[in-house]
This record gives sequence, structure tokens and C-alpha cells, in this order.
Amino acid sequence: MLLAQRRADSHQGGLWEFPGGKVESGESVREALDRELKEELGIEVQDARPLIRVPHAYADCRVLLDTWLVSRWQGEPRGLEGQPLAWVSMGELTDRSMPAADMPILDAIRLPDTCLITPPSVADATRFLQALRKAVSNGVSLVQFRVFGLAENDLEDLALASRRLCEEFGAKMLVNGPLELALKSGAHGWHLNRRHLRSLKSSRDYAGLLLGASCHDAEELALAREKGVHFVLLSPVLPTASHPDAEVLGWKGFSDLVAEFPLPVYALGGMNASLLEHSWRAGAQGIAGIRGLWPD
Ligand SMILES: Nc1nc2c([nH]c(=O)n2[C@@H]2O[C@H](COP(=O)(O)OP(=O)(O)OP(=O)(O)O)[C@@H](O)[C@H]2O)c(=O)[nH]1
Repeated sequence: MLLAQRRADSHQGGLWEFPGGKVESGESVREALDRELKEELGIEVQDARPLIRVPHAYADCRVLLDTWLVSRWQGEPRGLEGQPLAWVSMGELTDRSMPAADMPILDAIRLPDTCLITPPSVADATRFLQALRKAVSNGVSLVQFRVFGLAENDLEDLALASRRLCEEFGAKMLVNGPLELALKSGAHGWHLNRRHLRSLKSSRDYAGLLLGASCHDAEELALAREKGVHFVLLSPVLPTASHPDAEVLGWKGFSDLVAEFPLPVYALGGMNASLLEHSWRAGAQGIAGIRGLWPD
């Protein structure tokens, strides 16, 4: 990631920021991005996509950080306004002092664009683990382990084996189920259903665990934000076989709900890899799913 240090006499002066600036009147956000990065860094943006929109109220002003991920550009970035620049790895991002509004952006950068949810019923644990291996070896790096109906010991064994497999390929696994199962299996995180989200005291009590939550409407999104989870799955965006009677949000309903929601949100319900780009345009971190993503 490329960071720039803000001038000492500017708003949030001295802190490290993502390069950018204000949209001028008559400009689209993409045009503003191209102009600002040309003015400040001397580069031509060639490929960029929306990442997250974060509204934030500072004591002295309100900002809406419409953040884009720039993946291709021409030219070597230079601090054309005299600002110091620093290339930092994901791990080093938190070593720099950054504006408070940037915190959700750090979560969005760290999370991948796809979240795989395991099929809930497991008839054959060996086949299940083979399919999971295929998924993580093909690049899936965020897995939600969601399995029901197994005897307690079998469930624990499967969760443990799944976590080890994920780790072998550098993927993170969250358990959707009892917190004890997440802890016993050494999972990287805990995924909260509606009931768990309501009863969660504060994310601070779960330091070190990546927390995700399932949400279905504006009220649950507000709750997820209040409780301080790291990301959300919002569903159902499109009709889905796993919840045939649920009322779908549609892409319009989805993007209205997440337009200024300051946490990464995955679109869930009827998703497959071909909808990934569409989900970005609708304001999503990416897509989550079972059938559309699970290798047979
Ligand atoms: N570019 C940028 N601005 C940020 C970040 N985080 C954050 O809170 N901001 C706030 O968003 C606003 C961006 O405006 P800016 O001052 O960079 O805009 P600009 O380049 O058009 O500058 P100017 O209006 O001083 O000429 C500032 O209030 C800044 O403090 C960040 O990571 N990058």
C-alpha cells in the first residue's frame, strides 16, 4: 500500500493517509481519483475499483471517504507536493498513525473479495475436506465453517481438521456456531448469527478473533456496527435455494443499505464468481456463498 504523510498544518496534519483529495463540482469520483493522483503523485491511473465508502464525523468536520483500490497505473509515484511517501506491507499498515476515519479501510484492505461458506450437512467428512482443500488451494482465503447435525466429537474433529487445512494454505477460518467450537478448533474468527449478534457484549471481549456477522436489514447492520464486528454478510441479495422463502433485497436494496455503511459487507444469496465485479459496483467488499463457490 502507498501512504503519504499529511502536511503538519492541514486537517489531520502529520498523520499518514491514503493519497487522494476532494471531489470537485461536476466531477465523478473516478475523475477526481485520476486527477488527484496525477496532481499529488504524478501517476496515470489505469485500473481502479471501489473498495468502501466510510462516513466519519470529526469534531470539526464530516467526511465521506469514497475509497478505491488502484491496481494498475503508469509512472513512478513521487510526492509532488513535498509530502513524504511510504510503501508499506499489509502487516506494517497498523504501525503508522492514520486518521480515525481510515480504520474500516484497513479492515477492507485486509479482507479478501470472496468468502466461502461450507455446506451445512456433511455426509462424508473425507469428501468435505477434499473439497475444502480444492477451494483453499485455488485461492479462497476466507472460510466460514458452518456445519450442523454432526455429533459433538465429530463436529469438533471436522472443525479442527478444517482449520488446519485453511492454515496450511494461508486462509482464515471463522466458525459459525458456538464460541466454544471456535476456540476449541483454534479458528481465526467467530461468525455471529442473528442471536449471537444480539447477545454479544462488545467486540473488545474477543480480542484476537476476527468477528463477522450475518445481517438482513438496516437494524441488524446498525447493531453489527455498534458491537464492533469486523465485517458483515448481508443477505439474501438474490433468490437462493438455502432460504427459498426469504424476501430478496435485490442489488438496488443491497446498495442502498451499504452505500454509507462503514464496515466491509459481502453480498450473500445467489452469488457466484461471475457476480464479483457487479458486487463491487454495488458497494460490496465482494461475494459470499455456499453452492456457487463450493467445489464439487
Ligand atoms: N486523502 C485522504 N483524506 C483523508 C484520509 N482520511 C481522512 O480522514 N481524510 C480526510 O478527508 C479530507 C480529504 O481532503 P484533502 O485535504 O486531502 O483534500 P485536497 O487534496 O482536495 O486538499 P485541499 O482541499 O486542502 O486542497 C480531509 O479532511 C482529510 O483529513 C485519507 O486516508 N486520505
